[in-house]
Amino acid sequence: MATQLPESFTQRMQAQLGDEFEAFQQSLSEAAVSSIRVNSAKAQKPANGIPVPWCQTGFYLEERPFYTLDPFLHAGVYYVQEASSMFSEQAFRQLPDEPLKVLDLCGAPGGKSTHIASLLPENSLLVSNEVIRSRAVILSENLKKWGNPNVMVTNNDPKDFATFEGQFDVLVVDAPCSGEGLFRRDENAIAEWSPENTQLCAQRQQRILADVWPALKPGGILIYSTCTYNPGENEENLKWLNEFANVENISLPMKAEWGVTETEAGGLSGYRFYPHKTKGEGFFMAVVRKLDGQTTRMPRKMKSAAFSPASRAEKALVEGWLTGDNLDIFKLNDTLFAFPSKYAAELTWLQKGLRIVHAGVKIGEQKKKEVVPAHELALSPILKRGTFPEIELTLDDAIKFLHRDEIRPEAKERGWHLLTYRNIPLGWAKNLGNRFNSNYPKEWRIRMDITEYLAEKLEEEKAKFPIR
Ligand SMILES: C[S@@+](CC[C@H](N)C(=O)[O-])C[C@H]1O[C@@H](n2cnc3c(N)ncnc32)[C@H](O)[C@@H]1O
Repeated sequence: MATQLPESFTQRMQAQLGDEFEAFQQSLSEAAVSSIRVNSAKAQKPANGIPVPWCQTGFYLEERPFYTLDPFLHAGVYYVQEASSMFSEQAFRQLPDEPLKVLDLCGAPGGKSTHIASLLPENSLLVSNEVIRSRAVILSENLKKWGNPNVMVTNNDPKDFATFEGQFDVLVVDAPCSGEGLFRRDENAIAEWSPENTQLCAQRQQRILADVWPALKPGGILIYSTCTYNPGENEENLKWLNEFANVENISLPMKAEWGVTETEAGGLSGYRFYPHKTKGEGFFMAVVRKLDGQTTRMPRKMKSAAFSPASRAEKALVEGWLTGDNLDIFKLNDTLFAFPSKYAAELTWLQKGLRIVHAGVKIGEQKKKEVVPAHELALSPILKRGTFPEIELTLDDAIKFLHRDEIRPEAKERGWHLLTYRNIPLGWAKNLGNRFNSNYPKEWRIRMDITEYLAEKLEEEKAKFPIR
């Protein structure tokens, strides 16, 4: 970090940290740590990763790989996530092992949501929301890559959830904040910082919490987090929450060697991550239980939804494509998608009040008597392997495919093939005999010029990929 820290930030941190300030300042001049979280439905641990102690699937990497050139990143095998923010796992580990309905309110780009999707007990539902439309699209892409069918992405303002009173067992608010914890990796965060802005952030966080609060069920859990050190956006907001609502503290088990700083405000515990004490960036988290409130009953009878259960004939078109119980097939226009049967009524209800970006896993698009398999099906563990012929690609061909260049792998059969790299699905291509047609989404393709990397240089990069 070369940029000068703002004077009033430095003064506040000196007052906040006392003797520790020098070590803190020193840590800001060190390089940020690289870390990933592995998708346990697709892979195990990385070759040289050092475990992140508070997250079973989190690993620090010794050097930062050229992620864009790693097919596994595009296949949702891992997510590049800052280590401190993986701490939300500790809150989920306190919850009973029973189905949960979770709302991740400030979801994009999807670090917490992909993590939650992996942590949820069976038969749970995750609604991942993002208010900014362009960011909701990125959130949806990352969750599609992660592959869980029990997830839906919405693009709504927090107050839009107030109608669904008492519907969620867990509410995650990873709030937009002044970003002081990002100063080490993002110089823009320093440029945009001002004391006035931290106050505006604190007010906005209170508004967000107040607007969405009715959606949390009495007895439900709020996980509140920011990536800032500023007490106004952290402990002061906990105090405000304690006055605004009837809540009870939930403290998390802690190990001294993690270096997490525990704080307290109005009887509520907070957990702070400072880079001079914990291996990661700045972060704050608190967990509380809501003690009272209302729950609206889901209407028994609802007018028909935009989607409908697939007919027997439509289901027959994708017979044998899916694995996993508890999923139903639905149809929206010409699209077939899989979604948990258990939450079909919720989906009908939620779509009446919310803008749904995607729900479940798209199976494919019906074209006359055929269904063209959807890209997200290739990336989801619900795809039954062996249904389609598979072609294992070399690293060069995998990268060309992800760049949407033409590839000509060997294939005996015509029709749709599942393309894999090291047995991990990357997408689909149709063998027409003299060429392959790819249906890799244009907007997801690798955009950089890859020519200089093909062959030798790519092999060199491969040595640094986290999962080999
Ligand atoms: C800290 S980021 C979330 C990061 C995300 N949870 C993750 O782990 O990848 C905060 C998000 O809140 C969104 N946001 C901004 N203003 C908001 C508002 N008024 N209400 C709700 N969300 C807002 C931002 O667009 C941003 O995506």
